[in-house]
Amino acid sequence: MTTKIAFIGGGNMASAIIGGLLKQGLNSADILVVEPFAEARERLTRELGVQAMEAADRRLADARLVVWAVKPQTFRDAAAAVQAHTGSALHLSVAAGIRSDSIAQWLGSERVVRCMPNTPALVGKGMTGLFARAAVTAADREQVEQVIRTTGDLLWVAEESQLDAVTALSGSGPAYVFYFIEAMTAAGAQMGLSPAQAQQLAIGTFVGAADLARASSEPPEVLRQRVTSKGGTTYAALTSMEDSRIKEHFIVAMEKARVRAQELGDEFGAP
Ligand SMILES: NC(=O)c1ccc[n+]([C@@H]2O[C@H](COP(=O)([O-])OP(=O)(O)OC[C@H]3O[C@@H](n4cnc5c(N)ncnc54)[C@H](O)[C@@H]3O)[C@@H](O)[C@H]2O)c1
Ligand code: PRO
Repeated sequence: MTTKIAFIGGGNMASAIIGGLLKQGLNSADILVVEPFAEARERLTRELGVQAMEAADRRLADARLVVWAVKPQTFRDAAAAVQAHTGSALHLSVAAGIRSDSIAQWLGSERVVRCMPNTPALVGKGMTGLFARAAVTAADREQVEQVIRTTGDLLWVAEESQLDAVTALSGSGPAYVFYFIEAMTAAGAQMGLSPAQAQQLAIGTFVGAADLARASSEPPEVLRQRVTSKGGTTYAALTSMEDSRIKEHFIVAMEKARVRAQELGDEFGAP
């Protein structure tokens, strides 16, 4: 059986994308994963039914697309071990920070797309930013889009540096949302709800507000104002947040994430 898509690294992100592909009807026999850890290989085979190999070999030559789903810190070593086996494949990296110049140099190929997915891809609600090098054709982009669309929505950016902003916003973003859910749950529990009740209310509120923001033609600012009665409860909470400069602190925090993405490229990219 010809292998069509190879994954280098079989962790969280690879599993999310593989799950999406299988749901859309791709045959599990068309997916091959290189994953050095036995436990992870067993999980991939048990839960997703895909072939997982300990190290790269010539079976990878059949892959038309190679998805790089290793940590930024291990990309260079993984590339050195895999590069000789990937033939003329198109390469798609999900690694934070590692720039396409480094990837092209390590793989000896200009057909490189970088992307930044996020973990809601696990439930088909991912948001992925993508950047293509100049040598990537329209057909290559289409191939990548077909894969990423199985995990949710996508957005192309024209400048590679914008991917660091995407990483800070939607890549890391689910963690910010979970952090707010944790805070709202803790507050609700302190105010007399059970933790389970508070969590149900917090999650339901995020899902509903996000759906409303997406469906509405009004900007979030207007939707916020509609919740905020003058002298009411929301006004009391938002005034407290403004007094604590929560929004400014949030923007500073996201800038730290963007800078860290840039640093990952400097630290773990090609010299
Ligand atoms: N988790 C997220 O929210 C998220 C979101 C967007 C992008 N990313 C990016 O995705 C990449 C993978 O992240 P993850 O969360 O899936 O990490 P993970 O640790 O779950 O998966 C990485 C996998 O790579 C394997 N691996 C290690 N060395 C290898 C090698 N030499 N060859 C092949 N495989 C090797 C590990 O055993 C592990 O299973 C990272 O570069 C990260 O920046 C993660
Ligand atoms: N997780 C990765 C990190 O924290 C990249 C975005 C989400 O580095």
